[in-house]
Amino acid sequence: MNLRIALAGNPNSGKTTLFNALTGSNQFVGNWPGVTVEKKEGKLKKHNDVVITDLPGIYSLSPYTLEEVVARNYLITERPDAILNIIDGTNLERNLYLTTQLTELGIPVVVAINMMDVVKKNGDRINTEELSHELGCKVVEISALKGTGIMEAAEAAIDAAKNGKTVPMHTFSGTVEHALAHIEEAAVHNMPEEQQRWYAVKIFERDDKVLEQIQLDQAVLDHIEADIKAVEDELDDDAESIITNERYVYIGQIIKGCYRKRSAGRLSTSDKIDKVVTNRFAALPIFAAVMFLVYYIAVSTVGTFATDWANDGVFGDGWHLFGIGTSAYEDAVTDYAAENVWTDEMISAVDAAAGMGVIGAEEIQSAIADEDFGAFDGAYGSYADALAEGGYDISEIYEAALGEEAEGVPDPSEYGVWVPGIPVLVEKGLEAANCPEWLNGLILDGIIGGVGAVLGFVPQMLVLFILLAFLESCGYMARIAFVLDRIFRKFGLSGKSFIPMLIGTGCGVPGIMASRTIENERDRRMTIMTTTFIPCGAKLPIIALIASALFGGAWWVAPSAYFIGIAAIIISGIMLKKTKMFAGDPAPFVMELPAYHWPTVGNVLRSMWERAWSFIKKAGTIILLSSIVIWAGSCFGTMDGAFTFSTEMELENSVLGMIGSALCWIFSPLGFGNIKATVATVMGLVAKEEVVGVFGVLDFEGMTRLAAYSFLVFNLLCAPCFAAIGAIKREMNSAKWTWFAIGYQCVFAYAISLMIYQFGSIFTGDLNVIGLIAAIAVLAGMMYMLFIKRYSEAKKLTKRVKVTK
Ligand SMILES: Nc1nc2c(ncn2[C@@H]2O[C@H](COP(=O)(O)OP(=O)(O)OP(=O)(O)O)[C@@H](O)[C@H]2O)c(=O)[nH]1
Ligand SMILES: [Mg+2]
Repeated sequence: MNLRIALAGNPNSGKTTLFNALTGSNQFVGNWPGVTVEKKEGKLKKHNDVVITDLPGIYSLSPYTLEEVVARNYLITERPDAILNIIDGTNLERNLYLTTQLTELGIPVVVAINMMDVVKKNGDRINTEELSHELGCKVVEISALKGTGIMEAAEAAIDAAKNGKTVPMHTFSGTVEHALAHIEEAAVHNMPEEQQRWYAVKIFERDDKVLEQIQLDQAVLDHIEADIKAVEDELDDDAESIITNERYVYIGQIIKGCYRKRSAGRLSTSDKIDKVVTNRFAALPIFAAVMFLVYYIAVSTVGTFATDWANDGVFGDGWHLFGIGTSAYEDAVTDYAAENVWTDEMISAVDAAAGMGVIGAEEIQSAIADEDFGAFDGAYGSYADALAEGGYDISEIYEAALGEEAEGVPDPSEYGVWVPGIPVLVEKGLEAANCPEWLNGLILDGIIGGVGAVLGFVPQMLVLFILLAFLESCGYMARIAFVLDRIFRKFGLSGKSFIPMLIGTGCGVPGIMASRTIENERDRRMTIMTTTFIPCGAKLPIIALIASALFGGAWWVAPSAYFIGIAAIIISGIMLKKTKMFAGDPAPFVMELPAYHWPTVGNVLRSMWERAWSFIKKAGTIILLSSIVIWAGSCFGTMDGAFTFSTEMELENSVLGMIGSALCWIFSPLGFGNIKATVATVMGLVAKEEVVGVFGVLDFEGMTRLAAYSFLVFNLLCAPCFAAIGAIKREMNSAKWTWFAIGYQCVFAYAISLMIYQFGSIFTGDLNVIGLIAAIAVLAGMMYMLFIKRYSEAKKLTKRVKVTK
């Protein structure tokens, strides 16, 4: 028979870290309370018959929030064979409160004092033997992070499950015990003996969930009520507080006997750091700078370098091994281009086109001026057609110098060891195998084009995920919840809404689930609706693609996406709070600030890999399938009046093109009413990476920068992917609310993009009067909601509670 061991303890005490170590799982760990919101099971290593359950953290067995209910229900209704109670050794007093309750459940308990590495470093001492004696259960010392003592702890729990019994050692004061005895006698005497005490205490506390569960007769209830009242009168307090107080008095006594603290009164390093990073004035600028750096490093520097290599090398023509020979080759190419490609004829055509304002001409012009062949080639690929349409055809010169017939073009393999890219290799293979043309197209354009375009962004994503994992596990992000609480609160939002956003930076699905830590139903709904405004990992490729293809990798594009996300949340928060649906005070924000600590390299890498791997898996499944569908959609269509298949199909005549052109009017006021952008946006509902996949398959077409930015913002803010919509549905638990959330997101995204494009057009000179009037109307509406409309019935809440260790 399987033994079931539950890991229970306060939030942020290290349960999930221990769970991962014991079972070899990869559950998310972060340095703030409320990371785990769902129970998770895993088999204990080397013990196939032992199942360990990781539970959300709880402070007591009286739950307030949804994830606490999950933990309590598991312990009470499923009754595991043993409880391994994880305690944060640096904060014994608060952690033992739950322990006193757990030992009353009648389930064997083993206490594992975690964070012993920190306790020892501080020079504090815990007498475990004495503690074990006082609590009536086995006590072991562990460090889940370092992995010390964890197997012993698990084995102690197995042992307890097999033949242990935990009898609570604590007795309340005489009058309370008297009442408890009465309750046991009157209400729960037919329950198993070891469970009676816990139920009696809960009935004494008038816990509505327990009273609902056991359904007592009115006569019995009245009798019990009289007993409770008598105690309350005698001790002059309400029943619940009496129990709580007596528990704390008891814990105080225990601690006196078995805990020696050395580091009293000193300001810890954590406090010193907090003085700076949570400083009233400096906190926000510091946060902005940190997030700016994170996105800048990931998208514009280290990450780009690797992504360029992946996109142009592995999924492109090829690359020089170890980069040896690259610069010599580039010099040779530049020399060659200066002589043969950038002829006077081409330069004057490009200059003339730029003078006429033809799209993309300026990009080509500046690439030539910089003598940057890579930039030139990219811009040529995107805009050559636009130039030709404007009457400045430069393709002849290009083809003559670089086409297949051209001679004397530098060969990269002469400058170093040249590793050909995957498409080149596959193409050769397909040619050798004499593949039919359609299969060629399917594999090269459909699969490698689509999936490769997405996978090429993995390096950037890895960099982003490493940086986020570091910030999350060292404890900085938990501070930001507080810092933002200061601002959020002014608008009736709680800092707690930040935690889901934080997780949503990886993926929106767990982000939406993290909203369970918010007690207040209205605030929770609002958080669910706005969490996906934060760019998730899958939106990163869209940001990176647009930043590099249209903005030449400009430094501000990627960070701006993150700040637009935050701004969207705040603006939505203010507007929604003013409606009847969401009015009301935000709940006071109580969260414990964990001490800073250095995360282990292993943990950071694991967290990064976990997120990246789910992305890669998605590329191999959903993205693969939809790339094939898109490729097929762009090859089937009408040609010469008949419906056929052809790899030469013009986009306008293809099935995809027809669908796109039927819908693209929707987006023309936003500046990107072309077929590709429309198809990309619609496919983004399947998975956000697909937006990039579509451009990979359909090849990037020239858009103005303004239109591209508007496109980017719309795709960042509009309805999330199907997976996230599913999560919204589960957490809202209502179809009506789900549709409302999706509708709101789309309308909001539309409004913002409309303003960006229409107001931007004033400066680029493509002003459209009707569009501008619409944008002004939207702006006026928003301004009214933001600044003029009053909060209905809600007052601003000024109370802010902060609990620190
Ligand atoms: N120094 C030290 N840190 C630890 C130890 N165990 C866990 N941590 C850190 O404590 C933080 C919280 O760990 P988690 O495992 O997420 O805690 P949890 O109990 O699952 O938290 P919730 O899911 O919020 O209830 C993380 O930053 C861990 O790296 C330990 O033994 N020593
Ligand atoms: Mg956890």
